[in-house]
Amino acid sequence: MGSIRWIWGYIRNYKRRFFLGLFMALVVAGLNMVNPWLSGRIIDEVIYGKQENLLLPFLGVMIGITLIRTVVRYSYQLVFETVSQNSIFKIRENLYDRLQHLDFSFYDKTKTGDIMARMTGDMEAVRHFTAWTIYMIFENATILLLAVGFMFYIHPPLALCMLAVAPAIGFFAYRLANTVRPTFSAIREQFSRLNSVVQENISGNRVVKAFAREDYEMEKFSVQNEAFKQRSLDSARVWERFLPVLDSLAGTLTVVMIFAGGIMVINGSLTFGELVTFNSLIWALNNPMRMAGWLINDVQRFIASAEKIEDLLRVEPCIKNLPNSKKIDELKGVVEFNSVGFSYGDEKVLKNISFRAKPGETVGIIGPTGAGKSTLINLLSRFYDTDTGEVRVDGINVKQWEIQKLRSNMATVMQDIFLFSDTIEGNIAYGVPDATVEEVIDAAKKAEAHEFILEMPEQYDTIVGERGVGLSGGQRQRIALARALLKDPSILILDDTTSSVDMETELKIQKTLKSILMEKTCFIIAHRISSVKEADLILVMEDGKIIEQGTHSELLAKKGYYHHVYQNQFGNFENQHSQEGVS
Ligand SMILES: Nc1ncnc2c1ncn2[C@@H]1O[C@H](COP(=O)(O)OP(=O)(O)OP(=O)(O)O)[C@@H](O)[C@H]1O
Repeated sequence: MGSIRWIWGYIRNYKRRFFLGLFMALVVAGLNMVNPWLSGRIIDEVIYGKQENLLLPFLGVMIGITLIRTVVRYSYQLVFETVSQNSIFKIRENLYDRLQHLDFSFYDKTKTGDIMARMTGDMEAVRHFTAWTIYMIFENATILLLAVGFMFYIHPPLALCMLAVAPAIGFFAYRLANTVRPTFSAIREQFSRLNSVVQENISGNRVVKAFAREDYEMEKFSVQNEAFKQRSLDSARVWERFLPVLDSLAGTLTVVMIFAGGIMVINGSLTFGELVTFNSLIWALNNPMRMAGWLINDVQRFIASAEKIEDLLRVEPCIKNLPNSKKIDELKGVVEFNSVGFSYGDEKVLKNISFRAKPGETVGIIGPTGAGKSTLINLLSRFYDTDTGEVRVDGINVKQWEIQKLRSNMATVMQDIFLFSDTIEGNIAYGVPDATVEEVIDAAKKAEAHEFILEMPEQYDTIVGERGVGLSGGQRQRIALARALLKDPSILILDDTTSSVDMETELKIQKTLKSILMEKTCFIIAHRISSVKEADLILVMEDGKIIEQGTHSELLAKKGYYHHVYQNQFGNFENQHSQEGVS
C-alpha cells in the first residue's frame, strides 16, 4: 500500500487527466455490455419473435458501439501513457536531484551499478505500472463487476451458479500475489549486482586487459548472469504453478454456464436469447480472471522496484546546512584546524590535528601514502564532518557555513582527475560557465596547459573525457589545475596535482602559482619535496598525525622524517644526473 501511496503522490499532479482516463475506461466497460445484450435480443426478438425489421438496427448499433469502444479505448491508453511519462519524468528528476545532494559517504558505500539499476530497470517497472497496469486493473475490474451485475439483472440463479468458482479464484490469486513478491525483490537485487559487475568491468577495462584477466571477468559475469537467470526462473516457476490453475478455473465457467443454463432453458426458466447473452458475457468474467495472474505479477514487480526507488529517495545526506547557516559571497581564507579527529567507520584516520593558515600562505602536506593527507583537506571542503575538534574558515566552524558558499570559495584539484565528455574549454570552464574564451586561455596558460592544447586536433574545442581523445596523466592534471585556477578561489587545494608533470613544467607552474596566490590560501599535497619546499608551512603527516611542522629549512634542521625523505629524493636526483653524465 505504501508504494501505491507513493506513486499516487506523483500521479495526483495530473489527476484530472487520470480520472478522465478512468472515466473513459468505465465508459468502455459499459459499452462492452451492449453487444452481448443485443445478441440475446436478436435471438429472442428477431429469430424467435420473427421481428426481422429489428435485425438491421441491432446490427447497426453493434457496429457503432464497436467503433466507439475502439476509439475511446485507444484514447485512454494515450491518456495513461501521458500521465505515466509525466510522473516518471518527475520521479527521475527527483532521483537525480537526490543523487546530486548525497555526499561522499553515500558514494563510498553505494555501487554505481546499483544506482544505474534504480535509474533504468526499476524506473521501467514503475513506468509500465502507471502506463498500463493501473488502467488494465480498472478496466478488468469494472468489466467484471458490470458483467456480474448484468447477469444478476438478467437471471440471478444462473449468475449465482457462475459465481460459484469465484472464491477459488480469489484464493489462488491471493496465494500467487504473496508467493511471487519476494521473487521480484530477489530479481531486482540480482539485477543491481549484474549491473555493478558490468559497470566495474567497463570502467576497469584497461586493468583487465593489462592483467589479461578477460577469462576471469567472463567467469565473474557468468556467475551473476546465471544467478539472474535463476532468480527470473524462480519467479517464472511461481506463476507457472498458479497461472494454469487460474486459467482452468476461468475455463470452468463455460462448462458451468452450458450445464446449468442448458437445464434452465430446457425447463423454461431462461430464454435461449438470455443464454446467448450469458455466453457473450462469459469473456467478461473469463478475461479478468485470466488477466488477474499477470496483473498481480505486474503489481508485485512494481512494488519491488518502487520500494528500491523510494529507499534511494529517502537517503538523507549526512552533510547538511544548519538552519541558520552563514552565507558570505567571498571568504578571506583563514583556515584553522583545532584538535581535529576523524574516522571512516571504526578506522581512526586523523588524530589531534591542529594548525593555522592565513591568506597568502601556502601549506604543504607531505607524508607516506595512507597518512591521511587527502582526508585532512576533505574535511576543509566539508566532504566529511569531523568527529572531534573543529575546522574553522574565517574564524567560523565549517559546519556553520552554507555548504554551497563554502565550496564555491574553494577549488580542489583532486587526486583522481575526472574530465567530463566535453571540449577542453568546457572542462576548464566547468566551475565558471560564463567565463570568456580569453579567461579560459589565461587559466590554461597559468597551468602550463596552453601549449599542448594548441597541439590538439581541435585545440580548445577538442573533446576529451570518456569518448574523447586520450590525454596523458600530466595533461589531465594541468587541465584540472586550469579548471581550479579559473575559479579564482580564496582557498586552492592541490592534491598530488603535479605528480605526473615533469620537474621543469612543475617549476614553471610553481612560479606562476606564487605570483597569483598573493591573497589566497593554498594547500599542496605532494610526495615530492620539490612540490612543497617553497611553502610557508609544511605539515609532515604519518599515521593520521602531524609528526613535524615548519618551513623547509626548519624541517631539514630537525633531521627527522622530512630530512630523511629529502635525502632520499635528493640523492636519487643526484645519482640520476651523475649516471647521465657518465653515459
Ligand atoms: N572513503 C574512505 N572510506 C574508508 N577509508 C578510507 C577512505 N578514504 C581513505 N580511507 C583510508 O583512510 C586512510 C587515509 O587515506 P588518505 O587518502 O587520506 O591518505 P593519503 O595520505 O592522502 O594517501 P595518498 O598519499 O596515498 O593519497 C587510509 O588508510 C585509507 O585506506
